[in-house]
Amino acid sequence: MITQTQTITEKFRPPQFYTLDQVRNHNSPGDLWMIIYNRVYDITDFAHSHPGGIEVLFDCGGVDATEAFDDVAHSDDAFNMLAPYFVGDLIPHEQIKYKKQPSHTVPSIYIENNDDTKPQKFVKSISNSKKSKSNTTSKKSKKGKKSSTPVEKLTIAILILLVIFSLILYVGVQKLKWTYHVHSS
Ligand code: HEM
Repeated sequence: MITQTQTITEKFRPPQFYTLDQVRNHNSPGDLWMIIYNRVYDITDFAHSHPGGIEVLFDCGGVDATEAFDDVAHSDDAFNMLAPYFVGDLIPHEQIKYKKQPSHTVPSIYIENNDDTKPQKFVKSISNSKKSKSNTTSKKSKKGKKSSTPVEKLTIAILILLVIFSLILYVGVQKLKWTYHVHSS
């Protein structure tokens, strides 16, 4: 898992490529890899907490699980969960040309874990996460400072005029009443 102490770096390390044969060797419960959209994931640590059960994952151990993954129409959350388990890409000449494009960003950058004995793991592209962060911020700020439409502005102006007019009318009537009262008494 990614810890707080790990730093995300924009420095790309040489990409790690695996062949289908290499991935195929990782097909046991204690060493479970799978390919999703030409990316290789070591999901050994995740398998036991998979909301869809562990069995379905064993069926895809060491193979391309893209179709199975897509068939379930996994949520965005499920795509996001893949990031920490990313270990590399399928070697280019063995990469599959999927008819369907991924519905979500797939992880593409390394996390520097300062420990060269462990495989470097990946998270979503830093540019993507920055972009999405700034997108969210700009969306939020846009939302916060949402300028009103001309119709809304007109409605507000009419309401204000109505309030002012009612006040003038009220004061006028009160004045008339007072004058009438003074004159009659
Ligand atoms: C390692 C990659 C995978 C991750 C991170 C993952 C994650 C998840 C998550 C988060 C859910 C809960 C529902 C959702 O948010 O979409 C889920 C449900 C499920 N997943 Fe996966 N999944 C993975 C791979 C697979 C694969 C390869 C299969 C193969 C069939 C599969 C089958 C299912 C099923 C059957 C459900 C239950 C759906 C339901 O009850 O509606 N998952 N998975």
